[in-house]
Order: sequence, then C-alpha cells, then structure tokens
Amino acid sequence: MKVAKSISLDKYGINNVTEIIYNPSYDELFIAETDENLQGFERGQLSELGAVNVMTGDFTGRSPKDKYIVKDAVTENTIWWTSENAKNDNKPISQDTWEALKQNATSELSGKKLYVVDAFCGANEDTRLKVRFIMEVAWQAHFVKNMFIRPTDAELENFGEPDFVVINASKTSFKDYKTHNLNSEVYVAFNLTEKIQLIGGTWYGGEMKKGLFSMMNYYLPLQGIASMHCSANKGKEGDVAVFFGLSGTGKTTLSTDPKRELIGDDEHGWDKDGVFNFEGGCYAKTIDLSKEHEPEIFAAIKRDALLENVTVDADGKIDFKDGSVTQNTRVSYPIEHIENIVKPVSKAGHAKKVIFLTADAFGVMPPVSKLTPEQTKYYFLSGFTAKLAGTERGVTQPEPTFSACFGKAFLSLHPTKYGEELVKKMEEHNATAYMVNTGWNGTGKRISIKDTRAIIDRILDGSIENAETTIVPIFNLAVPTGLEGVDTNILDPRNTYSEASEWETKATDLAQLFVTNFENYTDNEEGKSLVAAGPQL
Ligand SMILES: Nc1ncnc2c1ncn2[C@@H]1O[C@H](COP(=O)(O)OP(=O)(O)O)[C@@H](O)[C@H]1O
Ligand SMILES: C=C(OP(=O)(O)O)C(=O)O
Ligand SMILES: [Mn+2]
Repeated sequence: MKVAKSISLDKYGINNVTEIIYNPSYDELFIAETDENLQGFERGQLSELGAVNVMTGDFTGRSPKDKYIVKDAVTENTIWWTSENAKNDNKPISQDTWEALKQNATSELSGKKLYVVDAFCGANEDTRLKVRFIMEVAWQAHFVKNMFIRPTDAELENFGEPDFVVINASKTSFKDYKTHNLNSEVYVAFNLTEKIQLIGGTWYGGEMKKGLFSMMNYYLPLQGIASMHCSANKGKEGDVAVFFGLSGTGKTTLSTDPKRELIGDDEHGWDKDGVFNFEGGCYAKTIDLSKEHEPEIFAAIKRDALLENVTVDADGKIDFKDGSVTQNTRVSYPIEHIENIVKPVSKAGHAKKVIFLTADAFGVMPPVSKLTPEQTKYYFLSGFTAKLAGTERGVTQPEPTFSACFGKAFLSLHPTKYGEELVKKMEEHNATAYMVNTGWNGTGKRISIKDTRAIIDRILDGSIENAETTIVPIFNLAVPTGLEGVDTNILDPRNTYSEASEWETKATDLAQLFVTNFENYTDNEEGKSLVAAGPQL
C-alpha cells in the first residue's frame, strides 16, 4: 500500500470492516487474487502468458435487463426513461427499492476485509469523475485498476471525497426482487442523488466499466461535451479519428493500429480542446485471438493484464479458440500495454474522421461508404449493427439491432442529445463521416480484418476522397469502386452475391427495418427532414 489512508466506509452503510486494502499495487493484487485459499470465482489462475484468468460464472456479459436508475427530483426530467412505445434499459426504481438494494449490498460487505480503489474516469481534470470502488474480491480491484485512470501518488494523496462510488457486492443477490417488481435477483442500480452505483449477483467486470460510462453519458452532454461510445487514435500528422460501434464491431481491434497512437478503445469525450479518453485501459475480446491478425493485443496479454472466462488448462495453457463458456471472452489491460499510445494523458486534438462501424449480419451494407452530413445524422441515430453473441445475456445468435448512437444501452439522455453534440463538433472542425461494415457479405463470410484495415488506411490517408464512387441503390450510399490494398470485388456488396437480385431482396428487408426504427425520431421537424437521407423503398 503506497498511501496510508484511513477511510471510513460507514457513510455508505458499510460497517465493521476488518481491513481496507487501499489502492493495492499490481504485485499485491497478483498475490491476493491467486491465493490458494480462495474459492470459486474469487480465485484466479495464472496462465502461460503471465496474465491471470478469472471466471465470472453465470454472467459472462452485461445484464441490461437488470439495470435500474432511481427516479427522483434529479433524474425525473433528465433521464431518457424507458416507455411502452420506446423501450430502453433505463428502468426507474423508487427510493424504497434503492434502500432495499443498498441494504443488500452493504450488509454483504460489512464485517469483511475490503478492497477500495480510487481512480479517475475522464482524462481532463475539469470534467473527470473521481470514483471510489468498494469490493471484497481482489480481482475486481485489479479490473478497475486496469480500466480506470490510475492516479499518481500525489493525486491519490489529494483525492478527497469521491464524485461517484461503486459498491460491488457480486457475491450476494437480491432474493426479494419480486416484491419490488424487479427483473431478477441481479441488480445494477444507479442513484444520481447519492452518486452511487450498486452491483449484486453478477461478477462480469464490464458492469463497472460500462456503468461509469453511462454516468459520463449523463454529465458531459449536459455541459455541451460530446460523449461517445467510440475508440480513438492519432496519426503522425496529429490527425485524430474516432470509431463508433456497438460491441464486437471492431472498435478495439481497429483502433489498435501500430501506425497510429492509441487514445483509447471504447469511451471518449469531445470538448473544446479535442478528443479525450474516459479510461486508463482497454477491454479486448479474445475469442479466436491470433498473434498474426492482432499482434499488439496479443502482446498486451502479459503480467498485470486480466483475462476473463478464457479457457486455461491445468498447466496454464490458453485456448483462445474455445468459446464453450462464452463468445465474450475478454482481457483487460492498462493502456500502457500497447506500445504506440498517446502519452502521458490519453487525449489529442479534434477529430477529422468519424467512422461508424457496423457488423452487418444481413450481408447488405457495403464494406465502406462515404456519408453526407444528412446521412451522418441518420445513421448515427439509427445505430444499425448485429448484436454478436455473448456480450449481453440472452443473445446467442447475431441479431440485427438498432442501437441509437451505437451505444443505446449506455445512453442516459435522449439519443438526439448525443447526435446534436457530435454534429456540432463535426461541423466546427470539418470532420467527415464514413460507414464501415466489418460484418458479412454475400459470400457468407465475415469481411477480413486485412481488408477492413486497408479500408481504414485509405480513409485515414485521405486517398478514399480521390476514388471514383458508385451509388448503391435503396440505401443511396456512395461507395468507392477501387481502393488500394482492398479486394475490388467486395466494395460493391451486390457483386458478392451470385445474383444481384439476392442482394436486392435482403436490402429491401433491411431497409424496411431502418424505416420502422426511424419512426422513433420523426415526431419533430428535424427528425422528419432526415428520413430522406435514409434508405428509400
Ligand atoms: N473485418 C473485421 N474487422 C474488425 N474485427 C473483426 C473483423 N473480422 C473479425 N473481427 C473480430 O471481431 C471482433 C471485434 O471485436 P472488438 O474489436 O473487441 O469490438 P468492440 O471493441 O467494438 O467491442 C474481434 O474479435 C475481431 O477479431
Ligand atoms: C464491454 C462492453 O462493450 P465493448 O464490446 O464495446 O467493449 C460491453 O458491452 O459490456
Ligand atoms: Mn472494445
């Protein structure tokens, strides 16, 4: 323990704590999480790459159905609440239910030896949250140390009172959920007045990371700052690119580019000075991970990285191909495990290129399209992709989905708010947008990482602007007819089918889904005017 601190957890309702391990070092965490006396999911296993692997039990992905926000004077008129006509994951709970959940979590943690980790969410001092994580499981302390911004000793000394507190009681769950009309024993609950997140019943690390993202998505747009579910990197000329996309579309894979400095792989803000990371680490998918296709991520899996739900045999040998526990196998690592990163603070200038990643399981979308400003707004609000199996509970097959702003599950405010903030920044800084399909085409196969990387290179070096384009009908998307380093046969998706009419049938079906989904946004003039930028039947 570098900083000796006397912290009382009584104010959170956690009493009689026997010991507090405060901001432990990586070495202390390693010893604690591999302790042979640990049982069950608490115990990590050392793998051949030096990283410890942990299993998270039933919950190997987020559980959006168990997410709740206390509806009170602070949130009543600000949160984008779920409604019968427009369902989302922001389900209201009463103060009474909150008290019951808090009682459940705090009584689990009372009387125990606990870990407390203080860290930052957000790279900029003026908008970051000082977050305190409280938990009884060592590897969870390791996870948040990897994922959030690690304060220096001096910053820790002056940390003061946290802006937000996360109480993780994953070992217990809420048996009395039916009385309170909740979905299950599991809870991921937020109180914006008390500024506390409670977790019970799920061990999935992603709940802590994405929970705070939802909170940044609340606070930043209200201050006129774009808050984005995207990765970001910076080229040699200082040129910044952001890559939006739902889980599994390639944010982490494609932003980790040895030619460019990584800013971050998942959550960013865009303010008057530029793009900045919320996090201090990355959370990469490891299913089918190969040294050949993703060498930087592979190399990041070493001591201090933390594997989740990866198959490791008794000798520590890893099988990244095994998805028998979940398709959503993961590794978290501090961003410094990637060699080419923006240092010392994960921030850079304004973005010039905005890329929307979609993993289209229908085989309709072109691998790359140039978007007009109107199409940019339309496709951002639509947030089309296929949900891949695993990251959310219950999703076992790729499912076509419209996830507003490419991150509906994490939006605390109405989607149009995120659209407004993004468009404002893009217009101010002359940024252009592209849609990149990292999913499937008429061949039935996923577009190769190699082709996608070459497409991204041509967007980022600007050469795509010189390419001739053709308009793909129905969607009216401009696609280049040739790009250096990219298989020409795949650029127009119609050419990947033996009969172009097969594409047309699928495209018509998908266009219908777009049109229906966009009805969520046509209750005002601005929304109505965007319909013309979408697919036309
Ligand atoms: N063409 C492609 N582009 C990007 N990723 C691809 C592609 N084909 C397959 N993949 C795989 O898809 C997954 C993308 O996941 P990831 O980059 O972690 O997504 P995200 O960060 O958006 O959740 C990785 O497992 C990657 O290996
Ligand atoms: C960690 C998650 O997302 P992503 O795949 O975008 O990193 C998640 O949705 O739980
Ligand atoms: Mn990711």
